[in-house]
Amino acid sequence: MDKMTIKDIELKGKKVIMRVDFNVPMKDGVITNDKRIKAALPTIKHALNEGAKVILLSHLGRPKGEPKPEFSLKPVAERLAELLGQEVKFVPEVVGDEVKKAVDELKEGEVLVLENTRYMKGETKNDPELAKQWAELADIHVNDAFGTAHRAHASNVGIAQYIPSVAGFLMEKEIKFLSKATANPEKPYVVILGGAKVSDKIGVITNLLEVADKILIGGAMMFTFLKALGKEIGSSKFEEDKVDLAKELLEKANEKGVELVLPVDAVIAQKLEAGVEKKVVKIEDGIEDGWMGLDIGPESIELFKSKLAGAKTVVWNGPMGVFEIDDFATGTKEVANMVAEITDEGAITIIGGGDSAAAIEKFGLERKVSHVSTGGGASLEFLEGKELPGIASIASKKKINKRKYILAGNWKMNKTNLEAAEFISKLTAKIGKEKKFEVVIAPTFLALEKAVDLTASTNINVAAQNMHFEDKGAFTGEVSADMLKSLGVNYVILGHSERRNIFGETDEIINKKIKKALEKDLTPIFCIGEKLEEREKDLTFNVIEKQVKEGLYGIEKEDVKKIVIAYEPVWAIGTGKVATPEQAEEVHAYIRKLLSEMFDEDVAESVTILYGGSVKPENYFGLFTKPNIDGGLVGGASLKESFIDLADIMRTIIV
Ligand SMILES: Nc1ncnc2c1ncn2[C@@H]1O[C@H](COP(=O)(O)OP(=O)(O)O)[C@@H](O)[C@H]1O
Ligand SMILES: O=C(OP(=O)(O)O)[C@H](O)COP(=O)(O)O
Repeated sequence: MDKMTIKDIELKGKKVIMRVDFNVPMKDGVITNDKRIKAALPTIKHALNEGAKVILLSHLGRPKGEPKPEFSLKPVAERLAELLGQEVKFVPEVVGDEVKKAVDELKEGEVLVLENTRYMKGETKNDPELAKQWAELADIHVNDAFGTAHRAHASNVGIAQYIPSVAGFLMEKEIKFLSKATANPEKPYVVILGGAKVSDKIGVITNLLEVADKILIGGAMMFTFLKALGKEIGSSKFEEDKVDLAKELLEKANEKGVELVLPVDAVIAQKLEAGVEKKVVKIEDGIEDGWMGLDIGPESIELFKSKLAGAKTVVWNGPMGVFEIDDFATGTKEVANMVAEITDEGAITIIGGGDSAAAIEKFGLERKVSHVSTGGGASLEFLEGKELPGIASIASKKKINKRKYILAGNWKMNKTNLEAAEFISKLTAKIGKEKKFEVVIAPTFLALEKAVDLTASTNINVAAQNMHFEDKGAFTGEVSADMLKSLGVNYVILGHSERRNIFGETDEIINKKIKKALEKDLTPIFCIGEKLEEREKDLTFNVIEKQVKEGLYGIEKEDVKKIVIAYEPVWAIGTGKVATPEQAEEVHAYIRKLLSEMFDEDVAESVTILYGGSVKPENYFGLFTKPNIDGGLVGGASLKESFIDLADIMRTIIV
């Protein structure tokens, strides 16, 4: 899995806000099935054992943005305490002072449940203000709410704008198993669909026709298809407005060579009740009026079993009949047994959907299938091939790709030579052997020679903070590319906002410097970024476009690939204000798009783009996990031990 998980992060003493899906069925204030609470236990226990302070967020039902006692999470918190065997604190508030106080009082290894997130209107609207209030309670967000992953809400998605979000174990497991059915499933791949909600599931069929070898259809769903084939279905449940679609799907399956298998007989009755008269009829003989199909018949069971034999991947969503009534449960039970049998033979079998999970549980087969998903809607949307917002918002790991990842420290006018030497010794000891990314330090001109010397047998590179574009001559106070090169320096920072704004460097000057650096085989770290007033006037992209176009004017494609770009919003430099990961990613993606338009896709993909501006260990995780952010150009935090912490963060993120 390319997502960061709770295993990748240090939890000791950290405040962890964890989104779980405790949306459990309740009757008269009593939980009727605690499967979802149990499913979240491994993640909660892990965080507690590691010494985290755990704050749990969940919704329950649909209270529509206001407190309603029947949707309180209090009974859930009590059940959780029983299951964990430890005290679980509960605050009957979702945000606010009482919540803050409870969080402040929380000790390592303690757990606190907040009230139903859907008591707040902003939750389902993914309100950034609400997300921020939750984010401010914690250091890290753990998303273990797979059942909610198809919703873009404040507590699972919005919050990831402010603090890093990583997957919990349940989320990881769900993604792992469901991916087996979507990305290169082992064949033969058989899908079993049933249940009542044709309209909810029809999207999956369209998508599954692309990957599955066989689709077996039972449950009430079969009657919409049988109707489409012109069969007499009596009073069986079907969806009139989906008959045409069913016809289309039958044709499509035919074209694609996918076997769409329908039952050949059914168990019928006149009433949906236990103990009523029932009989088995062949589908080809039709079902008479007044009778309805409530289960698949014995021949269909055999047919389905034969189709399942030898399957390597099976996805099942929706029972074969009204399994809640024993008279009509045989089809579901027999198919469930067969699924268990082929699991034993090595097939990957995945059950999704609330009722299907309940059926599997009723027959005691939960542990005999590979995976019973905790998500109904979420697992279906996943199988449809959609990107779920609650998964997209979890930080991704980074793979080594064609561009370099870089951690660069711009020391500016700081550190005497002695201080520089001392600090470099620390750096070489701690991060001198870095392989996954490049480390670059940019001391003052005076310390360059020493820095090159001290880093000689390490993987740390040395950069100058500036240079002139001429080779030599009457340029008082300047240094040339050749001078830097002769010291063994191999990077040079050009066009930093302080040079642009304090020393009046123009795009034209910077362009000349970049060209000179390239000519002399020095890697330019080309800085760009908008000022606050430009951002406020919505001119960010215009400013960036001008800086990139003028800075790279007249440079050949192959040379552009060697340049490192650093996006440093001027309003975030030295101000303590940092762009949110989303703001930074948006600009980085824009720069890459610009490069592909100016040059080509290969150039866009090859150029390393760093983010700079109040980068610190606290905010770096969120920034560096963004796909277009290839590292940092760090100011203040590069002068201290925090630079080593930044390297540690990069090491955990790059796989
Ligand atoms: N032939 C049928 N006629 C009416 N209802 C059916 C029939 N077969 C199955 N059902 C009902 O379908 C319901 C489950 O449907 P659905 O919600 O689509 O499944 P899931 O929750 O697994 O996604 C069950 O309550 C079951 O009783
Ligand atoms: O129970 C859930 O969905 P599911 O019944 O489709 O698995 C989730 O908790 C999401 O709840 P929602 O459908 O009210 O957004």
